[in-house]
Amino acid sequence: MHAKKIPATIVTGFLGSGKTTLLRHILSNAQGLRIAVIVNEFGELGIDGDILRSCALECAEDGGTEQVGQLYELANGCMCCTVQEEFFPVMKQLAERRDDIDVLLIETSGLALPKPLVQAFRWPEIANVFTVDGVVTVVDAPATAAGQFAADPVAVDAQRRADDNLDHDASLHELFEDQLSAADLVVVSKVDLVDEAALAEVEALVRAEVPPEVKLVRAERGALPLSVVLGQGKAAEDSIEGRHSHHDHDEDHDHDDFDSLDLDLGEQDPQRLLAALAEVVKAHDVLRVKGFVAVRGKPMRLLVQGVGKRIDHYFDRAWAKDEARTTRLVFIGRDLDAQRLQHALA
Ligand SMILES: Nc1nc2c(ncn2[C@@H]2O[C@H](COP(=O)(O)OP(=O)(O)OP(=O)(O)O)[C@@H](O)[C@H]2O)c(=O)[nH]1
Repeated sequence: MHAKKIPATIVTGFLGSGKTTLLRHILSNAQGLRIAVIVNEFGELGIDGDILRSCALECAEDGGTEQVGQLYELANGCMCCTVQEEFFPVMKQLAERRDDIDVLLIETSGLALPKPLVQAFRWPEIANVFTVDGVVTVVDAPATAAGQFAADPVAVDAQRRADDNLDHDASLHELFEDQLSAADLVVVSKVDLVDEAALAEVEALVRAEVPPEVKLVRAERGALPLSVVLGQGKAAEDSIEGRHSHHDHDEDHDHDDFDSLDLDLGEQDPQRLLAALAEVVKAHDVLRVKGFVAVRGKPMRLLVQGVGKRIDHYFDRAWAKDEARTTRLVFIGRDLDAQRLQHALA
């Protein structure tokens, strides 16, 4: 007989807002908790899974978790639309391993609506084993301050819009509202990239979307105490129904506006590739780019992370012996033309 249900924390938030970074922080500070992880990506390449797996290997040695065997990736789609086909079978597998799991962490894709996922926890097979401890919504402070999710684009400061080369439309605003409508905790991320005035503006925007009992916390690189993120004890599946959401009457969540493109670019000169990428994200409606670069003559692989116009890169680890040394990048955006992108980066 199992007395206690396993608490599940659902981490949601727009593309590139900092969900994986938050998960990494939790896994690195797991204090012996056995954490199972489900990651879902809109794109075809399982990059987050790879990052978290590397993290788990590093972390296991110094107080982190050893959940390498308990990482489930649902790539190529959006979990909220494939609850039955994708999410449910994984949950059944996890239920069978319930004695090995203390906590379940779920990272949704950046385009997901969290509500259908929370509702799935009412299905008896899941409800017997798991409960939703809380929904954590990560809000990208610089993108929000720059007006990416503004209801009224005209109201967004014109200079900021030009600086950030941001796109504004109703669908991004709706997604922002929907992801916040499910929140039990809001993490305002990347606070190192904005000043206090912008941060206060972002918090006011968030406050307008969430009830007063929902806590807002600020984070840099996901560095939050475990006790803030986990153990909320909300049983969120019981309360989600009453919450306002734009999709309440329209659970058909349409991703047709967004494309995901996976490019294989062989070995690369990193300076040239990064320069070309900077041009590409300016000239195309790219919301997110990420992937690994095989640098000619280097044993380490270069990790590239782009959010809007901002592109970060660093060497994360050596290529493994059995890995194909090639550059693979996934682009998420709108009206993406594979040929044009490939040509621009060739
Ligand atoms: N400067 C700064 N960068 C951050 C912070 N948090 C995350 N980032 C960077 O933002 C980029 C996106 O972060 P991720 O954690 O991968 O975002 P995500 O929400 O998991 O992205 P998707 O899964 O693609 O939706 C990465 O380059 C991170 O290193 C932060 O607090 N400060």
